[in-house]
Amino acid sequence: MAILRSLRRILARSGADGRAFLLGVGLRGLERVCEMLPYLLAYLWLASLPAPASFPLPPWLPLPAALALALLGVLGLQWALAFHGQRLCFLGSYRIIGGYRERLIDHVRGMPLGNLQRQRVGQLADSLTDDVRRLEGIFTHVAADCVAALCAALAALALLAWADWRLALALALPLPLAAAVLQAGAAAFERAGLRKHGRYREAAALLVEFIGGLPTLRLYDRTGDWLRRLDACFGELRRLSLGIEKWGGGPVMGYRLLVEGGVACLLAAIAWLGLPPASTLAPAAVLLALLLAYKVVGPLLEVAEYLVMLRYACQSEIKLEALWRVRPLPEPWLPRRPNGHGVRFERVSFAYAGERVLHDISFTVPERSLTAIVGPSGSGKSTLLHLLARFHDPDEGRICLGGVDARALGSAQWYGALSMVFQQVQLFDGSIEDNLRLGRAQASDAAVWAACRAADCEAFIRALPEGMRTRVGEGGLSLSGGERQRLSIARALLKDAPLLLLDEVTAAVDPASQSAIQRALNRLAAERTVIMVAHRLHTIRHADQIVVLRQGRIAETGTHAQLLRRGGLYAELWAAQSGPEQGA
Ligand SMILES: Nc1ncnc2c1ncn2[C@@H]1O[C@H](COP(=O)(O)OP(=O)(O)OP(=O)(O)O)[C@@H](O)[C@H]1O
Repeated sequence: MAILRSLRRILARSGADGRAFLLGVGLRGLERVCEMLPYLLAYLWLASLPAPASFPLPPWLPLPAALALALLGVLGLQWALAFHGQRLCFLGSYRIIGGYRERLIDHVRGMPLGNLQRQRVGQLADSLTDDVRRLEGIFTHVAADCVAALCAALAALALLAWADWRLALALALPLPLAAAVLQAGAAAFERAGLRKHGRYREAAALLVEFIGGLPTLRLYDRTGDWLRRLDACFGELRRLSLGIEKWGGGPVMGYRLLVEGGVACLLAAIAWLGLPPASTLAPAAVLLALLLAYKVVGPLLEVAEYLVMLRYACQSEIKLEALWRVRPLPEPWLPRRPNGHGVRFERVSFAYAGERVLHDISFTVPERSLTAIVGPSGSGKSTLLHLLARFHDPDEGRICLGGVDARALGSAQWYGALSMVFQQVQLFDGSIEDNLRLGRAQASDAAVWAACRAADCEAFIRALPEGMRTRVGEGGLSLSGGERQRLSIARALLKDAPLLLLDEVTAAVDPASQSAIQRALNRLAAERTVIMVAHRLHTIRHADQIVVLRQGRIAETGTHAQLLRRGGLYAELWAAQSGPEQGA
């Protein structure tokens, strides 16, 4: 059954010991079973009244005071079981969900960065918060309540069967059909629920993008279009929600009617078996049956409600399971050490979802040299850089640092050797200093300022009212594009890694910032192995090597002068950028 499968997976993923939780569930079940004890006592007492000799009652039971005491004892026992059961369920479930959440975040941390990039931030945040919270609900309440309710119903039925099996049979007659009806809607409910969740996540992500992009949308007067998109998305969500109610609510209604139909069967059986003159029913059994009918039907109706809740929660589990199934980057048992910091691509091929975008790429970047990757739009430049940053691993071939395959170095060593400055600068909502120290937390203040000077950002930081302590705002939004970019260069300088990846870092800033950034980059590039993607070819004229890509393949390699002499794709791109009069 899907629910049990989900529960088992959560337990296994959490790595926690589920025994406390299971014991808690057991105690909660016992507590509900104890609800039947007063009925048992009352039945024994009532049954003993007309013919005491025919019933082997304990001598103390007919005494009303002893009976009251026994009832008090039952209440006390119930209270103790409920208290400890609930406590263990809470403790156990927080352990399980705590472990699950911790491991999931760890897993997401180890996921290939390319996968993380593909997930919309809103969707991922929704999974890590709302979906996990729904799982928490299963363990803290729903699962234990569901099992306890089932125990209560079964105990009541067993007690009735002990008093008169024919009446128990009558009450239970429609139950198999009721269970089948409930189960029948489950698969359709699951499918409709997954569709709804998918749409919900899209709507959430769309909303996050809408809010984030509001300034641009307003500027271009496109908010109306987006509102219509959002409207359509939420309209679809409403439609799917109604579908869920149909698949969730319809079978549950049928189940309720059938379970309650058991009472009608019971009354019919009492009427039939109790017909004079050959009545075979004991009055105490009839009374017990009438009292217990509610104790069977009530909890079984509760069970249906809990099952619906469990199914909703399990859909969250299924979504999270998809996240779990993303394979993390493989880590070597014993990481090898690189022999220098030269880089080599050896017959590297890569595909996005089966669509190959890089074919058989091989080239060498000697240590402390600058290699530029150029080519027309869509030729695979960023993908190549992303493979270097291990956003993904190549499908074929290998990328080596200092003669060692990236996979054999392990991600800690690989990222330790790497600094990246991308066009999209990522700053966090902390102070400027916090953001710089991401590069090297232990750096001295003098080293931080030296990095800022080298990255041409000392002046603007000193001019800020709170200097280094100034908060940059979410995503660094309180700074200009050029300032953000220079901060990211200072961060890379502070890290002082031997291999540097640059992706079009001057593309999005004004000419004054461009020359400041270029100066900072030149300082950063000295003494390092640098691989950079460039659109504007005049920024890479002095590169030691230029690799030209066309449709995911290397079209040509060489220096600026060699490539111009060859008159191939690079010469065409250069001519297009320089204008006909400067082409050669
Ligand atoms: N995450 C992705 N999923 C699927 N396809 C992708 C993804 N990223 C890039 N592509 C495709 O891979 C090909 C190479 O893209 P890439 O961004 O590497 O080229 P590029 O040379 O950097 O382009 P540009 O100069 O326009 O930035 C393109 O066809 C692109 O559509």
